[in-house]
Amino acid sequence: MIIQGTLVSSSGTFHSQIRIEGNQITEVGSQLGEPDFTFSDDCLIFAGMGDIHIHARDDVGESQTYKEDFCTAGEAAINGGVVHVADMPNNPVPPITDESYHAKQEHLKQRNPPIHFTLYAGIGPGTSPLSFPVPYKAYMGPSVGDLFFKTLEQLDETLSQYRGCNVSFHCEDPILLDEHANAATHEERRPAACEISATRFALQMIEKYDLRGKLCHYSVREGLPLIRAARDRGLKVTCEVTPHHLYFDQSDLTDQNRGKMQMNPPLRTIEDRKAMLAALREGTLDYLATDHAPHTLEENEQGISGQPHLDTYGAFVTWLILDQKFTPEQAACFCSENPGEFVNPYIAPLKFGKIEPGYTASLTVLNLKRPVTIQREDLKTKCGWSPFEGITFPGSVEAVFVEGHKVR
Ligand SMILES: NC(=O)N[C@@H](CC(=O)O)C(=O)O
Repeated sequence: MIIQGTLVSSSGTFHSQIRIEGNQITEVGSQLGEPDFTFSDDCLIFAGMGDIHIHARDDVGESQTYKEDFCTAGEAAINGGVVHVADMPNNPVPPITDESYHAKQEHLKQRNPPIHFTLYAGIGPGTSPLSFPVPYKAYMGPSVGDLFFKTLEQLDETLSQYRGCNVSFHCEDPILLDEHANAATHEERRPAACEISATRFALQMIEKYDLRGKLCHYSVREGLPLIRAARDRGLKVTCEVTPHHLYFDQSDLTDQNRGKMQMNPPLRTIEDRKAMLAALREGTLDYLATDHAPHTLEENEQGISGQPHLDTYGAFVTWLILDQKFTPEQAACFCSENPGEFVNPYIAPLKFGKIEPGYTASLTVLNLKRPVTIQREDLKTKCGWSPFEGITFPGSVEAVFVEGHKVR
């Protein structure tokens, strides 16, 4: 198969052709032959985009599959131009041992979703590392599910077992969360101070145990200098940012939308939101990762936290490029290359992130001239709603190739 159009990588944008054989890219060049698919100058072809923070709600117990499952999450991902995802471990049956991780993996295989899922293993009080390499997730304090730490001392003690591992942190300090538990609003119950304190602690842990660290869904501006300073000291730490923390802030909250707009960490101030956009632009934040956290609308109204975001990933990226003036090259970095680099050590023979020979033939094609208004009936997520309903993004997903096949 030969695909022709405008290719984007972190180092530049150029008109070219891609040859695909089986599920691999085998050649990139200007005159490979008669193209099977040609994309106009309105479109940009990216290496398949990856969302490395999602909650597919599927495990061997299947007690939450009324919200989502591996297949519906995979369909929502394709709808949003996402070709691979990494799934979080806060399941009712959490993957925290070799056995429970293998069981979740086997369950995933049985489901046979339309894209690749990388599974995180959970770290909880007293757990120890699996006998094979996986990315880990540690919830510093309570969020959704039972996998979390009650004190930071307990986390420190547990992490001493995980020296050198790849650990992603949900940064909210459990003691400070406790202290604010009786405040009036969700934002006040989980203030910026919780995330800043947890950031300091996560960075200490990354240094102490020589971890490859990642800070999840980053949202507070005061934490950014801490992250930059840690990197300057040589710590291996990367950072995610979500669409909701880049697009919404506390000024968007109304009495009517509070349920839909509740997530952990919560929406912050407009200054925080602008600082996240700036930090993503300059590279302090490394991944656009959605924290796709589907619950039914009724559950959100009752006060559970989390928003669904997979269906709208690609359209949101066109907002960053056209409205917020990010360069396509920057988007290639935080949507394709960096997510690929994060999962590649665990997923051989697949290899995501670049349009180069030897990489998996998964591509995301965005049309920058065809706006889309997000409508409930176009969503594939099982929970059936989006915080972006009614919002028009300036571009949309034109086509998606997954492992050598055009799937959209
Ligand atoms: N972010 C959220 O608000 N919710 C997540 C849990 C989490 O990642 O904290 C969920 O699983 O629903």
